[in-house]
Amino acid sequence: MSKDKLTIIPPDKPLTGRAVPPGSKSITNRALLLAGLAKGTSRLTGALKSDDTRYMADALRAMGVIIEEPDDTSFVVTGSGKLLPPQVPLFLGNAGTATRFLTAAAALVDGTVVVDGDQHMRKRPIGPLVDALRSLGIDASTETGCPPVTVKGTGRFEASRIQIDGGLSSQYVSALLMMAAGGDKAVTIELLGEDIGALGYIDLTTAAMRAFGAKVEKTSAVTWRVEPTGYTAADFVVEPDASAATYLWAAEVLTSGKIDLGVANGAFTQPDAKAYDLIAQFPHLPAVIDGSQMQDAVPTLAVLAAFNETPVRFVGIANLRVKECDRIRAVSTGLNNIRQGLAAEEGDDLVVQSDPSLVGQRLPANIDTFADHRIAMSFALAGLKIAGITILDPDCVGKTFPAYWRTLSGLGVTYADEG
Ligand SMILES: O=C(O)C1=C[C@@H](OP(=O)(O)O)[C@@H](O)[C@H](O)C1
Ligand SMILES: C=C(OP(=O)(O)O)C(=O)O
Repeated sequence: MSKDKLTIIPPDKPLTGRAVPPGSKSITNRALLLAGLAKGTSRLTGALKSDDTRYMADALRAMGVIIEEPDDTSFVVTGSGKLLPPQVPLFLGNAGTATRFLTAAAALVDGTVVVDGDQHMRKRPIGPLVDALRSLGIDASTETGCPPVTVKGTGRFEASRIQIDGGLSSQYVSALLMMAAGGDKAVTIELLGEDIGALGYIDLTTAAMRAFGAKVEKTSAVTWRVEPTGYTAADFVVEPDASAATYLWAAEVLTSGKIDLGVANGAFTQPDAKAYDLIAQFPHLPAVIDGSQMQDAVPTLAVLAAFNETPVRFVGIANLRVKECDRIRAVSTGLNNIRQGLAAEEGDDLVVQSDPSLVGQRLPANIDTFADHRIAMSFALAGLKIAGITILDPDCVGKTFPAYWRTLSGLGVTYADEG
């Protein structure tokens, strides 16, 4: 689309039609890595093609994996069973999954791997994961606690227990689990510290590992045991992205429309699918929503909450501050930009003051997306009901949902000021 900004014209009728979300980012990036670690050819279908998955695929290519893309939703991945040291640093943009997963996988490479990202990624913490690698005797370092990370591996590691604090990101745990199957002996991975948010992402990881031949078992509430099986090439179907689905579910309830996502809400295995039951309660959302198990859906729910009949407090969302941007700050800034007093940060809680009378008003506001796809996509929802909502840097949706604006137009949304 390549526009600086996009103003949404509120549709004068309910949004209707078919809009299938793209493949899951989380599952695509797990499957790409596991296929890349396997020996042989794997076929991934229903996959996401977006910035985040392109970074992962290109990084694997730089480490000797052959990846073909026969169509818009498939990857054919041929691995040798070993990742090779890349000639240059791996640049992973702001893709948290690619960055964290490849940092751990780099420990299986015989040679040096530098994992780097853009200016946003360089502010996202990775220290606990680097410390966990170091505790295994792997030469891993970061100067700032954030990327770039340098890993000088020997191609193998021997450990029977890895401890990791997943408080800041569950991706550290997923990264170590996926790496662990490439070790020399069975490994137990143990969670330290407070409960991690979105445990459902760990289930996605272990499911993907099993699909590629790994033997992994949850042995207690905080431990997993991974056998040293390595991975086997597989044909793998990626399910649609549940976080992407939240925008469509919210657009449906906000406009009293009927959107066919082509997938039943109960069919998703991703954590954000839990948001469906909340969205379905609109305009009677609960007074308190614990976002810890559906973190990426929080911006969607928060913008929806602005049109709810009663205020909503979001709790359990502290680590939204270390996502693509500080999402607690970005959402409250955007809502207050639409109408002062619409949102407040209370510690790490976000309180949204509902105001159903916003519907039908003209309240011109430039929404700063902070280069964060979820801020762009969730504030587009406000533009369905309020005239004058302009999304800055709308192309940032390319991180996970490049067809987002086209998908909304297919449902009847139009835009102005596409300058
Ligand atoms: O494992 C994953 O695929 C993800 C885990 C979550 O991140 P954190 O574990 O960093 O909270 C989520 O926000 C992210 O979009 C995807
Ligand atoms: C937090 C997100 O992404 P990641 O951590 O994978 O960059 C997201 O997609 O909302």
